[in-house]
Amino acid sequence: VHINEHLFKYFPTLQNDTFLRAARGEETEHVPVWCMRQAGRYLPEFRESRAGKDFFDTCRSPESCCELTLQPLRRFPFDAAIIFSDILVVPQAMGMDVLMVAGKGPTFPDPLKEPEDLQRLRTAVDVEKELGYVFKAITLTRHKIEGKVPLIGFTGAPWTLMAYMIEGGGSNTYSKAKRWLYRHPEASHMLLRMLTDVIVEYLLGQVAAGAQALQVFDSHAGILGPVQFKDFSLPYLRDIARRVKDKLKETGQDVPMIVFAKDAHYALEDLSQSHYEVVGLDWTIDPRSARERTGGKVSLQGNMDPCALYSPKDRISEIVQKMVEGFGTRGYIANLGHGLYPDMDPENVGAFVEAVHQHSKLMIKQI
Ligand SMILES: Cc1c2[nH]c(c1CCC(=O)O)Cc1[nH]c(c(CCC(=O)O)c1C)Cc1[nH]c(c(CCC(=O)O)c1C)Cc1[nH]c(c(C)c1CCC(=O)O)C2
Repeated sequence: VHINEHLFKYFPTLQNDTFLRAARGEETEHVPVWCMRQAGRYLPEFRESRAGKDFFDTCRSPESCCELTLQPLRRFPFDAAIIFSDILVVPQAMGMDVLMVAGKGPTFPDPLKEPEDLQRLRTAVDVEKELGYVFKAITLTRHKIEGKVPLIGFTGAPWTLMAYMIEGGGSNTYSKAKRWLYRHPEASHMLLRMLTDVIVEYLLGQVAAGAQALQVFDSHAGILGPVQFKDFSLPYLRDIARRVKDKLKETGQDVPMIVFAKDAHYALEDLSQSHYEVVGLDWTIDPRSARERTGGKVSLQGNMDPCALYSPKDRISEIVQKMVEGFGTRGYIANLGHGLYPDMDPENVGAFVEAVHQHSKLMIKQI
């Protein structure tokens, strides 16, 4: 993957590597914290920047992505930034139309209906050509962040993207997509393989552009049971981590990878042995049992119920304290169990970040 050479070189020196050390299970002075959807509509400045513009046009503007990524960092002492983009840029790169409809969410006007529809997808995707705008956004943001914190790149997982491509948008049951798994297992595996190939190139391109960590979102893992997850999601998640790491090793690069399979508590043991350094957790898992079940093999990330941010600030602090005690301060990255919602109070997000830093500093001093 080629990128604009003079933009890539001479990135500012990283000043706060707490997040990267925690991802590798190393000692830190405090527990690092960031929030999924930290660049989002709960911030008035985000709503203002996004106003009147198409969502995917915004995604295609490196300057807009950079600005939206930096906004939460100006307000809160987050220990990491995540590039503003979307998981659905990958189906777009494969030739599908995706629109963001206000009040409805992502919409595919022409979803995949039957296995024949796979012929509509691009077979050899030129990732640089189709997704180069994301790489540009990452390189620009890595410069503009001035080394304050590491920049996380991300992708949707193959199953989650397949679910959107067949369902045509969000759904309660994902029964159209699951129908494929039961009725067209061969075609399902073919689609999942196609997605995996694009995702591997996409993640490698993000690292080449300047991403310092990578998160794979399997947001719809929970709709699969343990049997289907083992068959249709886990092998591809593993394949992605192995292929990305093998390639990065060739150039001596070490980029921590996070897997977030939402509601897939049944797969926790498997996920902790899938070549990812970090397993992200939703709020339905108890921190102590997550530690026991992953047996110190990985770092953990999560998992406060986002709705706990509706609590008064002193209550947020108590909830955070219990959570940090449950996970312990080593090999732990604090986060929410899913993204922030648009109606959340930025002040309470600040209280969350502060509580993580404050409680964890005290706990680490006592060790
Ligand atoms: C499932 C999924 C999507 N996109 C994403 C996921 C995986 C995470 C998860 O499980 O939530 C990933 C995503 N989407 C966005 C980010 C940016 C980085 C960050 O976390 O701050 C990330 C990491 C921006 C966004 N992506 C979207 C927004 C909100 C819409 C806007 O800005 O206009 C943002 C900030 C839109 C989006 N994009 C998607 C949905 C379901 C929606 C919400 C639609 C709605 O609520 O109307 C698909």
